[in-house]
Amino acid sequence: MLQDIISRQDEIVQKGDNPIFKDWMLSNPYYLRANHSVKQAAFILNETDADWAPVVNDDMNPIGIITAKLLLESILYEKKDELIKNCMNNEGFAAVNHEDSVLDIHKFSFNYFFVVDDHYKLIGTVIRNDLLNKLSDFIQEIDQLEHTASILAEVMNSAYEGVAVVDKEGIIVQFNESYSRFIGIDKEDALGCYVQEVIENTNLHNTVKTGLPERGAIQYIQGQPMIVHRIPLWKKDKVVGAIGMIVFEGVSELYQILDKINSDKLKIGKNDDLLSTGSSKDSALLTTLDQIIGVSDRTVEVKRIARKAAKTDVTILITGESGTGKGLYARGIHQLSSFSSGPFINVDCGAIPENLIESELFGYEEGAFTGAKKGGKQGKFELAQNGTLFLDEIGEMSLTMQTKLLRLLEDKEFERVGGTQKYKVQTRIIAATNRNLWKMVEERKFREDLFYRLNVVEIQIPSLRERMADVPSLVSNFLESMCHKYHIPLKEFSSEAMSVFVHYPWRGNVRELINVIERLVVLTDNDTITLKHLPEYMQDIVESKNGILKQRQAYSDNNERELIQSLLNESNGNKTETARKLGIHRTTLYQRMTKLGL
Ligand SMILES: Nc1ncnc2c1ncn2[C@@H]1O[C@H](COP(=O)(O)OP(=O)(O)OP(=O)(O)O)[C@@H](O)[C@H]1O
Repeated sequence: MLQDIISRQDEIVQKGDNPIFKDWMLSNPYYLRANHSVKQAAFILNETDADWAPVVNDDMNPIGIITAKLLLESILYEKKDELIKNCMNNEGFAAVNHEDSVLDIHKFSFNYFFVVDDHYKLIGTVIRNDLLNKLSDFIQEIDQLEHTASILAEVMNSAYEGVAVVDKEGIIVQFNESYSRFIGIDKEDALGCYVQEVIENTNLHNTVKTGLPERGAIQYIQGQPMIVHRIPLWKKDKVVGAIGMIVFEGVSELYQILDKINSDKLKIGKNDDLLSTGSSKDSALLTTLDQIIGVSDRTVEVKRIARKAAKTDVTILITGESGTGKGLYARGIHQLSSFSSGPFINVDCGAIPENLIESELFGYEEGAFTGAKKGGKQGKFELAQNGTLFLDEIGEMSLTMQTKLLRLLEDKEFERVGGTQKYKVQTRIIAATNRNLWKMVEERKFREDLFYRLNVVEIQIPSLRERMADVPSLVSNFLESMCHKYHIPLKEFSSEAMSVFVHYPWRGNVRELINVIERLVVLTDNDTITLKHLPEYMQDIVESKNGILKQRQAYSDNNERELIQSLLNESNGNKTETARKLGIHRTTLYQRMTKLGL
């Protein structure tokens, strides 16, 4: 084992995997003081079940070691009142600095290692056998990683697409055979070079600066247009590199694929008229979960749960702050479910006046009340038959209406207002709220039995603050779609502006982010959006000396009050307009205004 460590020490250190004592020690160890008596020491070892302990002086510096054997000898020779400092072993241990490499263990023949800080104070201990066991696991792990890395290198090399990976400085660290063949530069010559020196018209060096992914960009290499992806690689909240991929060698290859799709479509069109009816009617509005943008672990997990829930027909409750995408998830789930061939009907429970909601949901018969339409009217439940009914802002529903909804969910049937005919409910129900429904149950503002009925599966969408890794892909996507919408050439973000975006608190979540991007696209003349173009309240996020971005001032209630007030003034007190500009829902605006005393 030791031989193995000695022979591989340089190789392990080179990989940057240099374990230090601080990581592997037992911190806050039991210790004895030099002026403890043998009897006291025996008592302490017995109490702590230890068979040895380090001995320290008044400054916590290790000065010796006491073992159970030494104590036993002292007791046998009637020295139980002797001081420890007179019978300890002051040589049988090695004092090592907490930052020292454990790979240096072979330099010492001791069994006990006392770990000291920079002031030579004892902060931990570790024994040789434990160290050797951990080292053995560590070496096995490295071998495993090496094995995985060599498989990955193999996969990359056999990939048809050209793949290049750069580190955070834009230096090529991986480069596959396809790329090498295509640009005629040997892999060995490319590795270690700045990517701009090797790959013509590349933008990967900017991808690592801005953290903005680009999918399907066109890059000219040797006069030929290529379709490429450029994806930043994030670790924690820093870009550590980027991967570039040639997806199609030359646009002609893409045209061949497009031709194939078109001819396949034609064939289907001829053979299958069914496709042109029913479900395809709203194809432009179809939302699938794949269209929900986000690469963070949280988003991947939420999408996984949503996919799973979509496959069953249980009632789903989607919770999350305003603007997190609850509506989008509801549509995505509908598309994936067995109800997808039916309609998706959206009801904003907060927007319908209390006296109308019953007839809106259940419909009414002719003559049910004054002003009722001739022939009656279908309610949302009827309209949503065989499809999905999305009850948005369910927390805004009155207690009376909650009782009626509960009865419907329990009986699985309903009647129109003023009618007697029973209608069966064959609808998937998805409810959503940005309120804490459980708290409302406790405050008796929401029926507990209805809460359980709706909450068979809960999908909690985290706020954008809790999944900042999603920000760059959202920015890239909406930047492109806004530029497209306003018919202007594609703009880009400077790295400073992007950093502010990934550190800004986004109280209005994705909706706020989309609104800010739209305003920036419309109001910025330059091709690059930099720090100075961002709204002033966002510029409050500045870089501190140690390079960590922080808010100059907390996004205080005062700032928010001022912001809301000025937007209200701008829109002549129109709250719907103000909420839209803030990227928050109207009900959230009311809640914020009450809290801020506006
Ligand atoms: N992950 C995402 N990818 C793409 N677009 C998103 C994403 N999340 C939200 N959006 C967009 O953000 C906007 C707000 O989303 P949505 O209306 O679904 O939010 P919500 O949580 O239902 O808000 P509210 O509670 O205010 O009704 C929509 O334009 C939606 O398309």
